[in-house]
Amino acid sequence: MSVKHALSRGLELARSVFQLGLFKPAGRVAAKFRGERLRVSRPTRTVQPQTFLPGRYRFFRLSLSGLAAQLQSGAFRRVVGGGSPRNRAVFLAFGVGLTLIEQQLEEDRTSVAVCQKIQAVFTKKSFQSPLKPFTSGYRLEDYVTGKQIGKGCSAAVYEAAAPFAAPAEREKCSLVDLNQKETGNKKAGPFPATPSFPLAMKMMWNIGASSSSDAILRSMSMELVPACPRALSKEQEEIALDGHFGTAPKRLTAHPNVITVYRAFTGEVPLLPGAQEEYPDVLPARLNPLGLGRNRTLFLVMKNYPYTLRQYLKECEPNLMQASLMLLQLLEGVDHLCRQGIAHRDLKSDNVLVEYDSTGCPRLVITDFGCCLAEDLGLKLPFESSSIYRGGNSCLMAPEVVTAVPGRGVTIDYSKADVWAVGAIAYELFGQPNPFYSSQGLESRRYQERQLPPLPPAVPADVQLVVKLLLHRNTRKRPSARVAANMLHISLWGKRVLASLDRARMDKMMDWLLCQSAVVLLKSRGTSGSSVETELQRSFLANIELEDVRTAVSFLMYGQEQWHALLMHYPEL
Ligand SMILES: Nc1ncnc2c1ncn2[C@@H]1O[C@H](COP(=O)(O)OP(=O)(O)OP(=O)(O)O)[C@@H](O)[C@H]1O
Repeated sequence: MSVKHALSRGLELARSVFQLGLFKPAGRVAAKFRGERLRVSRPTRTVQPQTFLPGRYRFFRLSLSGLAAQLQSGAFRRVVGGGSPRNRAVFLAFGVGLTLIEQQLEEDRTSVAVCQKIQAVFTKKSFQSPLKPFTSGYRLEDYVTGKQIGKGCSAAVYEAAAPFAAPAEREKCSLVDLNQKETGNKKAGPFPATPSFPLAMKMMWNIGASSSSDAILRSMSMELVPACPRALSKEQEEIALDGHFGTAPKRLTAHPNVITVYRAFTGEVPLLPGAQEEYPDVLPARLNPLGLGRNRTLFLVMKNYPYTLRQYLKECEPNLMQASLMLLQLLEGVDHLCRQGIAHRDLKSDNVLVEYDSTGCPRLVITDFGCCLAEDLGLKLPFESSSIYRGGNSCLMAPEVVTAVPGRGVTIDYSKADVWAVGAIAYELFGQPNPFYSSQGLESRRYQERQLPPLPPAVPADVQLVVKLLLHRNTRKRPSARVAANMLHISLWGKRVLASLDRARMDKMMDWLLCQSAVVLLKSRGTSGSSVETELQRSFLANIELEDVRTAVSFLMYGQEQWHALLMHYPEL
C-alpha cells in the first residue's frame, strides 16, 4: 500500500468512524493499521456526566487522556517514529482523527444539553386520565354492569358504569359514543335510562387461590402492574404489599399507550350475564354445583374500549399513515414498559385495545399484563429449570425466549422480546396475515430473516426497514423500542432534516428538534383534546437522547445492509 493510499484510507476510516460517533473502532482501526493490538489503557470511567458517550460503545470508549498518554509514551513514539512510511501516514491520519473527536465531543455536549432541556419540558406534564378522578369504587356494588364484552383464558370482561367516574366531556370519542350519538341516545344524569358504559370490569376466574384477599392479590398480582396509585383501597394495598414480603411486582406509571387500571378490589363472584352458558366450570359451587371456582376473586376496573386491535383490523382498513402511527404507538408503549423494567410477554392483537382520538385517528393501548415480567431483577429472568414460566402466546415469542434452554446460570433477556412481537404485529397493521401464526408457516424458533414475507410495496421504505430490523433474530442487530420509535418519528415528521443531515453533525437535527418542540407545545395548547399525533410527538420529545437519535439516524441513512456490513466488520459494535 502506498503512503498516499494509506493516508487517504486512514483519513477515510477515521472520518467515517467519527461521523458515526463510533469511537471504539477508532482504536481498532489504528491497531489494524499498525498490524498489532493497540495497547491503550482501558477506558477511564471518570468521564463527566454531561460528556456524550456514543451509543452502545460507552463502556468501551477509548479514553482520550489514556490515548494521549500512550502517544507520549516512548514505546509508541518508537513505533511511529521508527516505523515505515505507512505507519507514519496512519499516525498522521489518527492525529487528525483525534482533533475531530475533540470537536465532536464539544458539539455533542451542546446537543446533549439541548436534548436534556427538551426532555425537561415534555416530561413535566404527565399523561392525564380521561375519566374524572374518583375516590370511591372499591366494591362491586359501586358499579352497574352491562353485557359481556370479552372473554379470555383467565377472565370475563363486562361493560360497567359508575356515577363518580363519568368521562371528561372532551374525551368522549369512542365508537360507543359515536354510535350512541347517531341513535340519539343522549345522556341525562349519572344513570340514564339506557346507561352508557364508559368502564370495563374484568372479573378474574379464581380457581387456584383461596378466597382470602391476601391469596387472591398475591396470585393475580401481575394484573395490578398497570394499576394507578389509588387503584387499591388502603387496606388492600397493604395486603398486596405484605403478601409479597416487600417484593411485590412493579407498578407502571401512566402512559397514553398502556392501559390504566383505575380500581382493583376483591369480592364475591356474582352471576353475571352469560356466566352459566359461557364459563360454568369456573363459577363457585354457590352458583354452579359442578363449578370449580372459588367464592371470591379479583375485579379490575378500566376504561371501556370499543375494539381490540384484532376486531378493529377485521372491520377497518387503516391507511398507510394511520397504520404507521399505530405501529409507532405500540413501540412507544413497549418503550415505556422497558424503561420501567417490565416485559409484557403476551403481546398480540387481542391484547391491544383501540379507540379513536378527537380527530378520528385510532389510539392503541396495550392491555392484559397477566403474563408480564415485573420483578426487581429487571428484564433478565433466571432460567434454571423448564418449569419457569417464559410468557404467554408461544407463536409470538421472540427467538431468544423460545429457544432458551434451561440450565445453571442461564438467564433469558426480555429487553427486546416485546419489540420483536411488535414487528410481527406490524404485518397485521399493514393488512397482511401475521407470518408467525401457525396458518402462515413461520416459527419464531427457526425462521430465517430471508423467509419473512415482504410488506406491500406501498408501505414506506423506512417502515419496511423498521419492521425488518425488529424481526432480526440476533438481539444485537435488533433495535430497542426507543430507537425503532425514533426511526419512525424522524421518518414521519423529519424527512426533510434527514435528507440534509451530515452524519456527524447533529446541529441541524438539534434545530429541528427545537422547532418540533415549539410546534408540539403550541398544538398542546389547543382545546380539542389531545390527538394521537401530539401524544406521540410529546413522547418522542420527552424521551429524546442524543445517542438513541444518532443510532436511529444511522439506521435510516445507511439502511440495513450497510449497517450490517459495518457490524460484520466490527462485530463488537
Ligand atoms: N378495557 C377493556 N375494554 C373493552 N374490552 C376489553 C377491555 N379489557 C378486555 N376487554 C375484552 O376482553 C377480552 C379478554 O380480556 P383479557 O385479554 O384481559 O382477558 P384474559 O383472560 O387475561 O386474556 P388471555 O386469554 O389473553 O389471558 C379482550 O380480548 C377484549 O375483547
